[in-house]
Formats: sequence, C-alpha cells, structure tokens
Amino acid sequence: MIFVSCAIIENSNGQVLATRRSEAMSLPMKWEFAGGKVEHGETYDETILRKIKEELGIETKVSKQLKVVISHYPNFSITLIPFICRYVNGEILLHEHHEFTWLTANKLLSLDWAAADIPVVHQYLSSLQI
Ligand SMILES: Nc1nc2c([nH]c(=O)n2[C@H]2C[C@H](O)[C@@H](COP(=O)(O)OP(=O)(O)OP(=O)(O)O)O2)c(=O)[nH]1
Repeated sequence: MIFVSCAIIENSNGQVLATRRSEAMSLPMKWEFAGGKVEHGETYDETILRKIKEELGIETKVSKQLKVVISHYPNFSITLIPFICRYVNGEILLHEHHEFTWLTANKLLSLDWAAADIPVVHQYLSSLQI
C-alpha cells in the first residue's frame, strides 16, 4: 500500500488544476491531481505543500481535507489523501508532468483520470453541492 497526498487546487476564476502524467511515469498519460508519496515523518499536508512546490513551483494553501480513498491497481494499492487547496501565487513550471489544464468543475469528468482519482473527483463535486 502506498500513501499519496494529492491536491485539488482551485484558482480565483472558479477553476481546478489537473495535471497529466508523462509517458515515462507509471500510469502514463493519465490525468491526476498534483501530489506524491508521503515520506516518513511527514504529515499529509506537509507532503502536499512539498510536492506542489517540487512539481509545479507554485505556492498554495490547504483549505480542506477530503476523505481518504483506497483503490487497487493491478500491481499496487493506494491510499489517496485529497486536499482542496487555494492557489496563492507563482507561475506553473512543470518539472515532471506532460501538461496541465485549469478547468471548471463541471468539465472534470471529461478527462481520462488515473482510476484512483475518479472517486476523488466525485467526492469533490458532491462537496460543491452542499
Ligand atoms: N501524485 C498523484 N499520484 C497519483 C494520483 N492518483 C494515483 O493513482 N496516483 C498514483 C500514481 C503513482 O503510482 C503514485 C504516486 O507516485 P509518484 O511517483 O507520483 O509520487 P512521488 O513523486 O512522491 O514518487 P517518487 O517519484 O519520489 O518515487 O500514485 C494523484 O492524483 N496524484
């Protein structure tokens, strides 16, 4: 089981950031939320802020943690810890990903997500309707 923190980053235009894994990564070309594996001695939100800086070079603030989602891929299982984050500043410079896009919540389900992210997207969409 791997533990992965991921960030649903919202901007002030009501859009959400999705990043696409590169061909060289596992789950190639799948869309995901930026983030990565939790390291020893790190809290989940420390992981997310560290990974966003590393992968995108931007500054964000955590607004809310969503429920963890456990999923099983053919070769490994994953506990995904999703956070809703607010974009603060900086220009996105991709260090690992193939591409990124900002899109409105109603378009999120049109992307080809890593399977573990689909329940996260649904949870996020339900949280918006409350
Ligand atoms: N970052 C991230 N990874 C995800 C998501 N959904 C999902 O299934 N994954 C999977 C893809 C990878 O197999 C794993 C995360 O590993 P990673 O390689 O991106 O993380 P990392 O940068 O910390 O790892 P490493 O290269 O340092 O070993 O979780 C998601 O929304 N965000």
